[in-house]
Amino acid sequence: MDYFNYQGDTLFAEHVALPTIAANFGTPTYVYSKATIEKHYRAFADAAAAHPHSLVCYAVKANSNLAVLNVLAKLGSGFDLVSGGELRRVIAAGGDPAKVVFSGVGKTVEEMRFALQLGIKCFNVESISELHRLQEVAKSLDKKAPVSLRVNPDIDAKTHPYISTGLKANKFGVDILLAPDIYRAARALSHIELVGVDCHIGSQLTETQPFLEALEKLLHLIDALKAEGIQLKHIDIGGGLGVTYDQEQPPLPSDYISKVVARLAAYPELELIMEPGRAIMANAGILLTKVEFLKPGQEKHFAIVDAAMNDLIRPALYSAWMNIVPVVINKALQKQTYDVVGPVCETGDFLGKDRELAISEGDLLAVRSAGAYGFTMSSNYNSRPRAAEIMVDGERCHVIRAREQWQDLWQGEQILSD
Ligand SMILES: Cc1ncc(COP(=O)(O)O)c(C=O)c1O
Ligand SMILES: N[C@@H](CCCC[NH3+])C(=O)O
Repeated sequence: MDYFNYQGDTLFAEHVALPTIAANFGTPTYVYSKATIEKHYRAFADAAAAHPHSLVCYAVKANSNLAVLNVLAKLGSGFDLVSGGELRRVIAAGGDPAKVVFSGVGKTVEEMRFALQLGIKCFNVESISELHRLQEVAKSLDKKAPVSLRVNPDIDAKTHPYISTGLKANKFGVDILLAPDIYRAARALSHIELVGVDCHIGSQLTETQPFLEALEKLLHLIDALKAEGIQLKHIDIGGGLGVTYDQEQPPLPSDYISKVVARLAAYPELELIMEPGRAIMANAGILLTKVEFLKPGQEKHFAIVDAAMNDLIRPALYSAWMNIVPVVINKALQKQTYDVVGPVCETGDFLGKDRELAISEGDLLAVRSAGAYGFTMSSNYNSRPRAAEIMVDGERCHVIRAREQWQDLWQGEQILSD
């Protein structure tokens, strides 16, 4: 599934030994495998190619580094984004605005204007107020805004409550039962062009069933609209496919997408859009960190490492379990149970709890599956410069984001003049 493998006792990213990366670029460092990114993208694109028209719109929020976006753009990927900042990143990385779908519940006038001027593929509209704002902005520019309504199909994605998005209680999309009325109202708006429907029911889903239930509801809506003369051009099934962090066994992208394609056989005219983020990037990256201290205790032993919750917040935020492995296996050492923690002054600053590891001070650890929602969710909390990012391509290492310098920490700040 990915190109992070042990050769002998040492963990490699493609053909590069991780200790070499630590020696040359320091720690903590995110390391990505280009071949893994490409493989995961192709898994979606190839399965979807069985349908007459399809487009993978990679969810930029998962990992928005320009090099990552550029690798995907070169493969023909489109992009799902949620802010003007992400849109500017996509453009800076060579992405095609005509393959951009713009999601998010709070699009500003400036974001709408910028996206309209660039000529994006579609606005995934999430409320009636947003629809009216978009109409006004499009009118002021004398353009027609391509619109898909993000519907909330009220489906339990059976995932962590913080990353479930398709239930009535979630802020995303519009109630699917209200959708026909909204489409009818939108049809009357002079500067709106109705092109599609979309949904995204949650993230880290490990079963296909909720996706297929959502698909049925969307198709039902498409049929009902067609009967009224509202003919949509695309169906966007969102992202959300899970990955293996621990024991999860999510369906392969090819299994999931081929089921969708089979169901869409009766709709050859509909373009199929997908918005995977995690399934492309999570296992294409690791967080490389060094053990600073081992601190034995009465109740717990701690391995204090140089990466922290500011670098990788998923364990602190969602109690997410991330696999932590030694970069060099030392068979001469005894395993001990450690909480792997960072230097940040928060009790919640941990990367993993109760991990059996045979390690010494100075050893390197790799937090696996950290390529998605890792760096993008990082911060400078405790005035810690953010980590470097490296992309490995075969035997070559590219610094795709330099480690932040001390001065970066207070960039833009100003002491009061007397
Ligand atoms: C609208 C939308 N599309 C796509 C994604 C990507 O989700 P995932 O990374 O789970 O594939 C998200 C994030 O959950 C999202 O909010
Ligand atoms: N940030 C989350 C996923 C949220 C997806 C955004 N809708 C994670 O790390 O798992």
